[in-house]
Amino acid sequence: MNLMPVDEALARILDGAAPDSQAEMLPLAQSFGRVLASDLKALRTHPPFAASAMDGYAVRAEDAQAGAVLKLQGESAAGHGFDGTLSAGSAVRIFTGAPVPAGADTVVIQENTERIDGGSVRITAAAEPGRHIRAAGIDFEEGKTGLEAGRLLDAGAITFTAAMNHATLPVYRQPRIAILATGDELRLPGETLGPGQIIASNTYGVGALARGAGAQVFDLGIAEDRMEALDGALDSAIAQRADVLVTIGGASVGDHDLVQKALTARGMALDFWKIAMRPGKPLMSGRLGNMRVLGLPGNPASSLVCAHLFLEPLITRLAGLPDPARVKSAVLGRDLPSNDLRQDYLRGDLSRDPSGALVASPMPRQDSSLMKVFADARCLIIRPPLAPAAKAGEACDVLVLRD
Ligand SMILES: Nc1nc2c(c(=O)[nH]1)N[C@H]1C(S)=C(S)[C@@H](COP(=O)(O)OP(=O)(O)OC[C@H]3O[C@@H](n4cnc5c(N)ncnc54)[C@H](O)[C@@H]3O)O[C@H]1N2
Ligand code: MOO
Repeated sequence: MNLMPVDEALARILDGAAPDSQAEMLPLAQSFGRVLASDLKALRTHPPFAASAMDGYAVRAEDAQAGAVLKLQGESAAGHGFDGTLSAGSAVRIFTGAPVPAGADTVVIQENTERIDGGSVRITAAAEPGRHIRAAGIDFEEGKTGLEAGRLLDAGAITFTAAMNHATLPVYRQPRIAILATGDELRLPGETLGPGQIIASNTYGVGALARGAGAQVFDLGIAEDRMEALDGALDSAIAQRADVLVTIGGASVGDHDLVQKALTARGMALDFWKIAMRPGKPLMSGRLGNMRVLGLPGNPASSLVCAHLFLEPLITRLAGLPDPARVKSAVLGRDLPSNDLRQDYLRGDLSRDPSGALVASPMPRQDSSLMKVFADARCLIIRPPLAPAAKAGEACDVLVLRD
């Protein structure tokens, strides 16, 4: 059978994926983790005045020679500037962030001064012009673009946005991801299990990954392996206006694997099904109206590997973020046999050798049902199709899960 290569499957899944052009306005305090939808111009200049960078004395540099005694003329504090003009032979007491008074062109830090009773100060070390003064506008200027569309609103960007005096800001709508677990054997965590039943664990990992990538997640619960149950769940996905419906399980060729059948009965245009990848062979992709559908295999490692490889980049694109560079170079910690036609993603441990190079050691057991192995893994070791046998120490590519 001719299976689709992983790269082609990814390109097809990402085809046309872009953020919704309709931005939403959000209060600044709620914007963390969101993505700016248009360029933001500064609504003010900062600093708005020449400001002192230190606590000390604002003086004229020509007066600030070591040993000079200057008369104290007043005080400039943050929020309460000195109104007058500094006179020759004088000093104004100044604090960090306060406006530098007119007439002053340098600040002597207080460690380089001695207070003299009667309202004077002695300079103990000379100060050159401009020292410890932040000129007006050195940070940013009113009317100039401060942040560009597509910027992730992290702590630095949010601080800057606030300083530019924006109380609300345009952000891209978060991608809406609906997750549906399928299978008669599945129960929710915390439930008492009957014979043959297991926990629907994959929803939680896939959901966490989707949230981490910037999505809003809707858990559609568990649908039994019946056409009516699956059909009802599709109604819920449509009602939630999901951008992407992620189904878990029922993707293979068994008699109870009905997900694709239920979707095509509702009009899904199948793009592809089955790829040259392990784990994750029965991955399915299609469109139901405007909704993208990503059918993940039920085995937990298959679900998670596919979510890392395909869902995460899809969400990143829909969220308006640049594609992350996720693959790193490492060396193998163990010998590996030659590979077959499927690109392999081996769960592996990560360490560093004495030279600091990353060492990726495949876990001894790679069955796609193993959740503890996945939780213990720190990376996925990528083995291209038909890779020849490899020795420990040879180079390999890894997708880092946790460092
Ligand atoms: N004759 C063939 N059989 C299988 C093939 C094949 O090519 N020919 N492919 C195998 C591969 S590879 C995979 S992967 C699985 C995928 O099967 P499904 O996507 O149909 O998944 P299920 O049969 O529904 O479940 C597989 C396994 O995973 C458990 N499961 C399902 N959903 C969840 C969930 N939400 N949380 C935790 N565990 C879940 C389920 O109980 C099964 O044990 O097919 C192979 N078979
Ligand atoms: O591809 Mo399956 O996902 O090998 O277990």
